[in-house]
Amino acid sequence: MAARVLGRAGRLAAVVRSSALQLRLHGSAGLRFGSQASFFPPLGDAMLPSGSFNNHVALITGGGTGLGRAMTATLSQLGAQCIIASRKLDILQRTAEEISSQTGNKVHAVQCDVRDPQAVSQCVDQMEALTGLPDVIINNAAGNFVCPSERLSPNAWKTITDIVLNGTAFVTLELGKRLIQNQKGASFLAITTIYAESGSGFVVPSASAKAGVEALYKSLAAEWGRYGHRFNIIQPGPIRTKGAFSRLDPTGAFEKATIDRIPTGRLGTPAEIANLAAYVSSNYASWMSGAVIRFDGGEYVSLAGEFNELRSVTPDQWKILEVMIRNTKGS
Ligand SMILES: CCCCC/C=C\C=C\C(=O)SCCNC(=O)CCNC(=O)[C@H](O)C(C)(C)COP(=O)(O)OP(=O)(O)OC[C@H]1O[C@@H](n2cnc3c(N)ncnc32)[C@H](O)[C@@H]1OP(=O)(O)O
Ligand SMILES: NC(=O)C1=CN([C@@H]2O[C@H](COP(=O)(O)OP(=O)(O)OC[C@H]3O[C@@H](n4cnc5c(N)ncnc54)[C@H](OP(=O)(O)O)[C@@H]3O)[C@@H](O)[C@H]2O)C=CC1
Repeated sequence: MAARVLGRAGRLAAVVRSSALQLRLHGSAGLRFGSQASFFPPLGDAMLPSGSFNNHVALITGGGTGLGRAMTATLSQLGAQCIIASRKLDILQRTAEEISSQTGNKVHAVQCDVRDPQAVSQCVDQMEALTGLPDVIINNAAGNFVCPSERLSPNAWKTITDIVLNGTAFVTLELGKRLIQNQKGASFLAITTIYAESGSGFVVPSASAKAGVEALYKSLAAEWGRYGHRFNIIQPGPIRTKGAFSRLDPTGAFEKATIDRIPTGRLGTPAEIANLAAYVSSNYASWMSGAVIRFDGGEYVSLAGEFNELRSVTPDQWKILEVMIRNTKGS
């Protein structure tokens, strides 16, 4: 009994410790917990041995904010020289300075709209001049908003699919070609979503484009292994970021319902996905290619199972149900 109480206190202390660490390095917003969350405390410190990315160069698109920022912080902490690229140079520069001053490793900010293949090519030119070609590429940039499909204009459709599918393809093809020419292998990682697999109403351009990204990465995993390239995919479940939640849960109503259906009782944290992305991009995962990793606290299976709502049936109600079912014997 005493051991159980001490175990629980230890887990809670770990939650508090790791939340404090995340606030320092990743600046994540306050976490909300459901009743089950104490079983699944998020850890905030880097999982891989220090120096795992020494002499590695990593490009992270959308690395100035949210999950991309967290991935950059972790890779930089582990020794990588990082390049972060997106449209807003001021935000990129601020993030680069903050992370670099904490880790002591250089983070470069490069402006790039991934929808424009010429801008992508110039970004890679800039990168080659700054650091040489990368060892790690994380295609994380995205655009999204909830909207009934009948309200979508052609340009709304084009905007999301251009950022997500074409942007990922332009970055991947530009770097892939140059790496092949230079006979240098690399790890490519794409960040998609759990609904890339199931589809989802109200985010149809995003669902379609993310499914396309998954097809692109699985295809290239098969085709470009011979050039030393690995291609993997992480499908995150909900992780609070300003970019995602302001566009997908503008009133905040969605969050509680989401937490209630996640078996681990909480949202994910940026530091957790950063650890997974670092592992997948590292040499520890050199045998991993073509993998699709769902990272969602169990939300996908919770949404999928026809009878999962029976979680709300009480033990007393089960006694009654069992009698009713047993009474069917012989009928
Ligand atoms: C809460 C649960 C969380 C679970 C999360 C699961 C998955 C998450 C996936 C994600 O991808 S989250 C990442 C979200 N982050 C971002 O979206 C950041 C970047 N986003 C943006 O910059 C903008 O939101 C935008 C619209 C994607 C692109 O900006 P910009 O290029 O400036 O486009 P415009 O503002 O010019 O708009 C283009 C086009 O789209 C129409 N439009 C814009 N917003 C809406 C809306 N809310 N509803 C309907 N239509 C919209 C806009 O009117 C333009 O079309 P026109 O025909 O009028 O030209
Ligand atoms: N947070 C979550 O719950 C989930 C997130 N995801 C995925 O995780 C990734 C990160 O999302 P998150 O951190 O939450 O959201 P953010 O909005 O913080 O990140 C999106 C990033 O994409 C960049 N971006 C957008 N458009 C372009 C463009 N045209 N060219 C270059 N960069 C662009 C933005 O920078 P800028 O504005 O400077 O261009 C921004 O840094 C995305 O792929 C998203 O789909 C998936 C499932 C769940």
